[in-house]
Amino acid sequence: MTFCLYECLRAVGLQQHYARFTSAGVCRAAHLSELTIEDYPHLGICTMEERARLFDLVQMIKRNKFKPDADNLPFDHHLEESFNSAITRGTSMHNSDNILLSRCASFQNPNPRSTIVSSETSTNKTPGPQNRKGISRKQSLPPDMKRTTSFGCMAKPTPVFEVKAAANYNYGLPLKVPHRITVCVRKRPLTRVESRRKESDVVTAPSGECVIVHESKDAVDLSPYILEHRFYFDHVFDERNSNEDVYQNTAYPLVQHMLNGGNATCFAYGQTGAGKTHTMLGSPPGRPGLYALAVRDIFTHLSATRTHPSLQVFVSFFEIYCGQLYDLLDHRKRLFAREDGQKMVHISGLRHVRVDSVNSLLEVISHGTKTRTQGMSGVNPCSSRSHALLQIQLRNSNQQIAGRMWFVDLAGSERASDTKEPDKQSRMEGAEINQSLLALKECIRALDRDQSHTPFRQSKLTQVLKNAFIGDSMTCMIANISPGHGATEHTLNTLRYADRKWIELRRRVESSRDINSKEEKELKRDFQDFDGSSEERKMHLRRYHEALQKFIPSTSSSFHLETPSPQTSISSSIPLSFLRHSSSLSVSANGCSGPEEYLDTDAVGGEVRTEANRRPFPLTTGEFHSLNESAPVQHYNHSETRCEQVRGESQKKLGGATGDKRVPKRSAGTDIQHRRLAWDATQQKDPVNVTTILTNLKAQVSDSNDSEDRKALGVEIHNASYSPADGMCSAKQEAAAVVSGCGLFSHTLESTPQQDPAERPLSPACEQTNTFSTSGKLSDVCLEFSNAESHWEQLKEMDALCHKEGLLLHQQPDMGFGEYVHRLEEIMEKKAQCVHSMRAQLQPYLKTIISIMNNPSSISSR
Ligand SMILES: Nc1ncnc2c1ncn2[C@@H]1O[C@H](COP(=O)(O)OP(=O)(O)OP(=O)(O)O)[C@@H](O)[C@H]1O
Repeated sequence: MTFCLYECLRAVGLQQHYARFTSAGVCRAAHLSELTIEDYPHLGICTMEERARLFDLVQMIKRNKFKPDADNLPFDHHLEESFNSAITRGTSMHNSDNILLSRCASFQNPNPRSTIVSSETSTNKTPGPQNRKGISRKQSLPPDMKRTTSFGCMAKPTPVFEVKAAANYNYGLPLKVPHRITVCVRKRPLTRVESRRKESDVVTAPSGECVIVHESKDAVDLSPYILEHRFYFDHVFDERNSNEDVYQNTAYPLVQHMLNGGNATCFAYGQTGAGKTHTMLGSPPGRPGLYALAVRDIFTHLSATRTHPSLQVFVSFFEIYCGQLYDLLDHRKRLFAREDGQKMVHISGLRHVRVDSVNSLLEVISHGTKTRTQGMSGVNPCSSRSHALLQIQLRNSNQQIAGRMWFVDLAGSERASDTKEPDKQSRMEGAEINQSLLALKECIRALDRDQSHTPFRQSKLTQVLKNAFIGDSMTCMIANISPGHGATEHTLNTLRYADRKWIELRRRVESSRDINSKEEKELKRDFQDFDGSSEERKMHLRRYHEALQKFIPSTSSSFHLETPSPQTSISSSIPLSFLRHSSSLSVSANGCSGPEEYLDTDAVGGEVRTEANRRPFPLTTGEFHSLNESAPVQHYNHSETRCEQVRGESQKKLGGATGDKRVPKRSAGTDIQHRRLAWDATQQKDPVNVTTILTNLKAQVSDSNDSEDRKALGVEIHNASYSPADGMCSAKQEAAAVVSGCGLFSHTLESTPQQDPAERPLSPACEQTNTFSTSGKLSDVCLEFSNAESHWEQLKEMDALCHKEGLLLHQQPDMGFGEYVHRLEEIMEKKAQCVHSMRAQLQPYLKTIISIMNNPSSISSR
C-alpha cells in the first residue's frame, strides 16, 4: 500500500521526503488529497519547485476523487495506473513548474486548518518525551489526518515535539533595530551525494528569520518522534537564496561601514562541507562569492564618488593553520603577529597586493586559494583545514588606512569520530581548529560581559582579529548548515554556537542602551562582574557603600570601629552613619577574648555602650573597613573621644601603631569563616544578645521623634542582625518585626536555613523568592546588600566548579568539537543560570539605589 505513496512521490521527484510523509501520518497516496499548502513545510517541502510538484500531485489525486475514508485498495491500483502514465510523461510533469507555480500562488484555502495541535488535545501517547522539561508536543498534521491510522496501513503517526527555550535561554528574538553584530544562517541544498544516499532534508526555514531543525529521535520505548528545534536569527537563507542575496543582507552593510572609514569583519562558520567556502569564494562559473561582490561594490563606490579619488584598495590573504600564520600570496611564507605599544596587532611580513578591479582581486584570491591547506574531511573531499583571512584595506595617498574589512572563512568544525582516517596530523588539525573556535567563543563571551580582560591571546585567530573586535567595528557571522539528517547534530551545534554567542551579546548590548543613567550601568556591570578577586570584591563593595553614603543625610556621621582580636586578627567595622547630634548613639569596641571578637554593645540612655554588657555581636561586613577609610569621618561629642580611645586600645592589643586604621588584609574566605564563627557563636552561645541589642535599639527608635533617626536605626538593626553565612537570619526577622512597628519595613523577610555553601544547590538564587520591594527604603537596600554578599560566595564556588569541569574537558583531546562545545555549554549554562537569577534578584536593589541617587530627597520623604 505504502509502496504506492512512494511511487507517487517518486513520480514527481519527491521520494526523498517519503520518510517525512509517513512519519507525519501520510502513509498512503490517498492521504495526499488532504494536504494543504500549510502542511508542506512540515513535510519538508520547502523549495518552490518541490511545492509545485507536490501541489500538482495533490491536484491529480483530488481530480481522481479518491477519499481517504474509502477503501483504498482499488484507489492505489487506479492511482498507480495514473502515475504510470505520469511517469512516462516524466519530465513534462517536472517541466510544468511555471504553470504550477502560478497555481500554487493562486491556491487559497478558504478555511486554513491549524496544522499544530497542542499536546492536551492529543490522545496519542508517546511515553518519555512529553514529560521532558522544555519540550512541548505538537501535531504536525490536522486531526482528521490522524484518522489515517485507523486504516491499519501503518502504526500510529510519529508525534512531533517542539523544544521550548528555557527562561534564560531565549534563542534570541529577532531585533529590528540596526546593530553592530549581525547573525545569519545559511542552509545549503542537499548535495548530489546526499541525495544519492537518500538523506532527508531536516531543516526548514518558514520565515526569513526562523530556522527549524526537525531532529528524529527515539523515545525510551524506542517509538520514534520528531523534536523540533526553533532558532531565530537576523536572517535565515535557505537553498533558494543565492550568494548575491546573502551578500545584500550580510556583507553589504559592512562594506558601507568600511567605506565610511570603519572596521568590519564577516565570518563564515560551520561544519565541514556546510558551504562556507561556497559563500565566501563562490562557485564558478558565474556565482561570485562575498569576496568578489564586496570588491565590486567598493570599486563601484570609489569610481562613483569623487570625494576619495586617491583611495587605493589593497588585499592580503593568509591562513592560520595549526596555530601558525602563512602568507597565501607569498609562497606560504611564515608570518608573525605582534603587538605594538598601543596594543594593536600587526602581522609582520604580510604581503599586501594592490588591486584595481574585481578580476584582479579574483586572480589574487585564486592564486592564494591554490596554496591554502586542504584535506579530505569525512564530509568534504576538498575541505579547508585552515582559517583563511582575507583583508581588504582602503588606503589614502599617505598610505594610511581609511577603512578595513576582514573576511574570515573559518576551518570546518568536525568531530574526531567523523574523520575517516584519523592519523596524527588530522587529529592535530581537528584539535587546533576546535580550540581556536572555542577561543573565538570565549572572546565573544568576554566582550559580551564587558569584561575588562578579553582572552585574545588564547589562539592565533583571536589574537589576529583583536583589532577587528575592538573600537568602532561591525561584525557579521554567517553560520552555514547542512540540511541532511546525517548532519543534524552538527547543524544543532552550529546553530547553538552562533545563537548562544552572538544573539546573547547583542541582546545585552541593546539592553544596556536602555539604561539611561551612567551610574546604573556601572553598578549593573559591577554585579555582572562577580568573578573577581577578593580585592575586586572589596572595591565593588566600596562603591556600593559610597553610593549608599551619598543619600545619607549630610549631617550624619560615619565612622567605623575596629575590633582586632589577638587570636584571629579580625577587623570589623560598622558604618554608624546614623549618628546624629540630636540623638547621639556611640558605639565602641573592645578586643574580645576567644572567637567572640565582636563588638559588645548595649544602650544606656540613648547610647549603645559596650562596657556595661560584654556580649557578642555579629558585626556587619568586615569589608567595610576599607571603604570607610575613604569615607569622610566625623565624630561627635564624647563619641569621638571614646572611639579614638578604643581604637588606640585595639591597636595596642594588636601591637600596631596607635591611630593606624589599617588592618592586615585577609582573604575573603577567612572573613567568611570568621564571620560564620561569629554567627554561630551568636546563635549558639549567647542567643539572647541579639534580642537584647534589638530591644535597646527599639527603645531608641521609639524614643526618637525624628523620622530620619528612625530610618537610620532601622538600617543599623539590619546591619546588626546580619547573618554572615546566608545573609538572612532569624534575628533579621526579629529586627524587621521590631522596626516594622515603627513603619520602617514593609516587606516580608524570609529566613533561609543555615547551610554550608558547599552543600547548597548551585543556583539557589533561582529558588529564592525575592521579597524585596522597590520602595526605595534604605533598610531594604541594606538588606539586599547583605544578600548580594552571600550570593558572591556561591558564585565563586560555581566559578571554581565550572573551571574544574572545563579543565577536565580540555584534557580529552579526542573529543569532537561538537560534543566538546555542547558539554562546555552545559557547564556554562549552569553558571549563567546562577548569575542570571542573582542578577534578577539584585535588580530591584540597583533600581532602588539609582532612584534614591537620582532623588535623594525621596528617602526622607518616605
Ligand atoms: N548554497 C549552496 N548552493 C549550492 N551548492 C553549495 C552551496 N553551499 C555549498 N555547496 C556545495 O557544497 C560543497 C561543500 O561546500 P564548501 O566547500 O563551501 O564547504 P565548506 O564549509 O567550505 O567545507 P570545509 O570547511 O570542509 O572547507 C561544495 O561542493 C559546494 O559547491
